[in-house]
Amino acid sequence: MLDADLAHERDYVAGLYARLEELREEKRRQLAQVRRAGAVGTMQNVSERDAFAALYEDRLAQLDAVDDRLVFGRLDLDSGEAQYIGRIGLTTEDLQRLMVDWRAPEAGHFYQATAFDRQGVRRRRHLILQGREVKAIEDDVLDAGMLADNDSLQGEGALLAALNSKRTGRMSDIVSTIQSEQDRIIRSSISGALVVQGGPGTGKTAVALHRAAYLLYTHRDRLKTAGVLLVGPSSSSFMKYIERVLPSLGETGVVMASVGRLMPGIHAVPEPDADVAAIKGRLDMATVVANAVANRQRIPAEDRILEVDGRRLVLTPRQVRRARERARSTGKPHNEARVTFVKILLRELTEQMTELVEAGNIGNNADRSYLAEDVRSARDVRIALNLCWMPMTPEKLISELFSKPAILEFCTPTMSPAERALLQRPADAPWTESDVPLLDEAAELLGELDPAAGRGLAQQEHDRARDLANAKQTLVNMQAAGVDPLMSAEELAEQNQEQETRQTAAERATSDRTWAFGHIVVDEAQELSPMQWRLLVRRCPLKSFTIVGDIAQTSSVAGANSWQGALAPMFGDRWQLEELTVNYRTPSQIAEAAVRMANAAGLVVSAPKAVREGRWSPVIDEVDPGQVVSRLVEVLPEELDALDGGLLAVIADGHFLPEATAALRAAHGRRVGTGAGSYEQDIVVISPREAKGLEFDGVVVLEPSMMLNHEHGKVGDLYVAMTRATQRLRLIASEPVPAGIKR
Ligand SMILES: Nc1ncnc2c1ncn2[C@@H]1O[C@H](COP(=O)(O)OP(=O)(O)OP(=O)(O)O)[C@@H](O)[C@H]1O
Repeated sequence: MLDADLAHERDYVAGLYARLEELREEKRRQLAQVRRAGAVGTMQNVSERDAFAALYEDRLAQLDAVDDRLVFGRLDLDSGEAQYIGRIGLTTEDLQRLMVDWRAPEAGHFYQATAFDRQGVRRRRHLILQGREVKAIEDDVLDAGMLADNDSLQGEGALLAALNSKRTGRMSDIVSTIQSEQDRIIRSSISGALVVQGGPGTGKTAVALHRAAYLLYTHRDRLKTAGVLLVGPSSSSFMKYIERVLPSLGETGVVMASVGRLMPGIHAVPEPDADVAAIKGRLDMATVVANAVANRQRIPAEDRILEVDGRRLVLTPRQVRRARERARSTGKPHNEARVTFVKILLRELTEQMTELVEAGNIGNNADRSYLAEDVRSARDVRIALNLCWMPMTPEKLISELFSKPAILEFCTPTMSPAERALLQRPADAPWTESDVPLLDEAAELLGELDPAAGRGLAQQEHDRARDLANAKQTLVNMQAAGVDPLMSAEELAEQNQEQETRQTAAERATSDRTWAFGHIVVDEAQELSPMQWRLLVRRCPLKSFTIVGDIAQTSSVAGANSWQGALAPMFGDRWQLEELTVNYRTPSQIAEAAVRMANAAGLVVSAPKAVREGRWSPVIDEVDPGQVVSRLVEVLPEELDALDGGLLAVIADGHFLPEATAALRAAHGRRVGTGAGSYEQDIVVISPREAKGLEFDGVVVLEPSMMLNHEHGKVGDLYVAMTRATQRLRLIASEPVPAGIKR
């Protein structure tokens, strides 16, 4: 590397930061100006000021988020042009391009060009920055004849440096070292369902997050109004682990939710019983919920006498049956069809009432319209109609389904008594993750409790038009107040709408069950049950999905054994499979031991090629029964030493978690955390289930055979635990070490 080249790049990069600083300054100035101007004036002025302030604050936050390693690449093209690639696009004030956004089509060459397919690129240069400073540059010369072998791994030095760096407990972006097989997936078409299968550490999560950012950039028009939903596994550790990646790519508009949070207002806990989860995840639960709804549309066994103002009306089973048929034929959900049901019967009862009144007052033609109100408000009538067609909330329907044995039996004619016994529970039991799709199914079949409360499309359109008009008026007002907003009326209207929609997408994801997202990214998708898939497809009727996962890592009993099996009910054969084949996380010695173990236990795994060899082979401690935790405490200093400040996870079955946590806390105090821990904690004690998707510099697995035992988990649990390590793996066993781990 030439010093002159490095000096040149440092100069250029300093220029990029100077421009970033200028843009920030501009936003700060606009923000200050808006705040000053808004201090006086009407209520409307004040809320306009707030809208502007929020807009500028948001932009400022975006510019701040891309500060670290703003630029990472340069392409020298056949045309002689040098193109810098970074987290966002930057131009000079007079619109000369300084840096291309990594998601722009022309930046694709940075990730895809090879010596065999140069795509007009003569040289690809990686700029390795620490903070704002260029520490090194690394070149791939792609000119024919200058590079003999096919560099399927690009920027190897930069990649290895990234892979060997210490873990922080939070995932970071891979934007500077995306590999070509990953890039192809990130940039593939938005339409349809794309399944990304890959073994542990192949970058599935990383690819899913970068794809969300790419789609938002490329299809901003479509996605800014509809939004993108990112669904992750239930553990909060995982969401915490990935939460910084998208902001560092300049995206704040993605709604992130775990599967337990997909029903507004419900904060579900994990399902404690795997057998219950398996039943509730089955597709036939949709019929069970439909039966529960139908069960609320009842026909009385015999005539009912209803007293209204001292007169006796008769409600017959035949009348109710006919009204029910007509209400059902509207095709509306239960609560909405109830309006038709009630209307028909009230009319018939009112006719009866009128006849009775008239029979007693022959020849008297007085106005009888008050009778309809008398019938409607009569206590007997209200009770009778409710008994026949009870208005329902999803919560009440599902809660009664599982807490009232008679209802459960009626709704589950094909289930065995043992299955029913598993489903039964008290009415006040907390909602679990496997209830969420059932509640959603119920909400779909029940509809709005108060049909008038639903905001129709027409109303939403009206609101949007009104907001646009307001945005224009805002600009006029700002100018009149002496503030120069530095943007045109059109831009402002557009920006305000964008701001509004972004918030709305996020807000509505938690408050409106019927919100239809433009795209859904699902991580750890192998864990989803058929009922959870059903819910997700309802959230994106266009079926535009990115689905990432590893079938071999399934630990939920309700989860999938094959992509075909999991997806066929919802997507038919309209999905496309891509595979990631290189393991970027786990050193080869550890990855190979994990694969040998899985194969010996009869688990078919996709065994990706490990990109690097580690310093250590797995260390195995065989101890006497009862000595597992004491050995852990004993060897921990050695592990911490080897990792030299890195992050260490102790992965153990639930049985060992409390004991291991207590023993480690006694020795290492507040350095010991549970779950994903916090930034100050470099030792975490965690179950294999929670560890899914996460990674650590070092991993100690306690009693591996226990994770193989089906009572405690599937083979996948031990496979997941062993493949979390980026540097070092140790296993402490008092029972026989599962076959395959030792060579
Ligand atoms: N192109 C890349 N450049 C740098 N690091 C990468 C690249 N691809 C993946 N990685 C790193 O490899 C590790 C594993 O990635 P990730 O967690 O996305 O894998 P995964 O396939 O989701 O794994 P698992 O299924 O085991 O949870 C992460 O630290 C990620 O940053």
